[in-house]
Amino acid sequence: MDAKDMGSALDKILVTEEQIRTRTRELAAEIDADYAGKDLLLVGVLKGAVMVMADLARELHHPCEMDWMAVSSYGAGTTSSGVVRILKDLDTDIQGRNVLIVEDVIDSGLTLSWLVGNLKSRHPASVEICTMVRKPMAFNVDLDVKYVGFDLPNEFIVGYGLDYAEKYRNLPFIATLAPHVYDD
Ligand SMILES: O=P(O)(O)OC[C@H]1O[C@H](OP(=O)(O)OP(=O)(O)O)[C@H](O)[C@@H]1O
Ligand code: HPA
Repeated sequence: MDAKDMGSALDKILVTEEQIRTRTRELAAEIDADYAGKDLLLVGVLKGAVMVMADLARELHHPCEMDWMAVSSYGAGTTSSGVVRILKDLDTDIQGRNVLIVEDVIDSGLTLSWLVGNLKSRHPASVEICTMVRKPMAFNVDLDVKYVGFDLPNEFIVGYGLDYAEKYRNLPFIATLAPHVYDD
């Protein structure tokens, strides 16, 4: 899907497909170096992280395993409820493992704060975070994010896994939506 197919739904493209590809390679190189000689389990947070996980994992040279969690803190709208529920738990026992959480966006930081606490209670060797996008509110919570693709302003974004009411996830870039979309 490209910008033309979206008609007037999009406002601005904030991160292009090429920028995502380049940054993903850079992050993968950092992760390869940091985990050299170590076990690595990537934990993707469904659904948004599917694109990041697929592209990041293919850029890694380091052998890794992948598992998935689904948690929910957003309803159909654009604000976090702050109440996190596990919709699908890990299949893997993470005790003693080096866990790298893979996310599409950290916005309020509430989801990841909760998730890091939850995973740490399972006694992994380490828990780190890789997110393609971080927004400014994430600095208000005590969250150490080791790998960040892009720091973006506080605007609601779609594409590259990110949805509005389950749409726009398959855009290969990250964009804002035209204001009328929220009224439709
Ligand atoms: O930092 P926060 O404000 O907590 O927001 C971040 C969370 O919101 C998104 O998931 P969402 O609940 O929209 O589910 P989805 O991945 O299925 O779209 C995103 O994937 C993060 O998990
Ligand atoms: O900006 C966003 N877009 C889509 N999903 C989200 N979940 C948290 N922030 C966002």
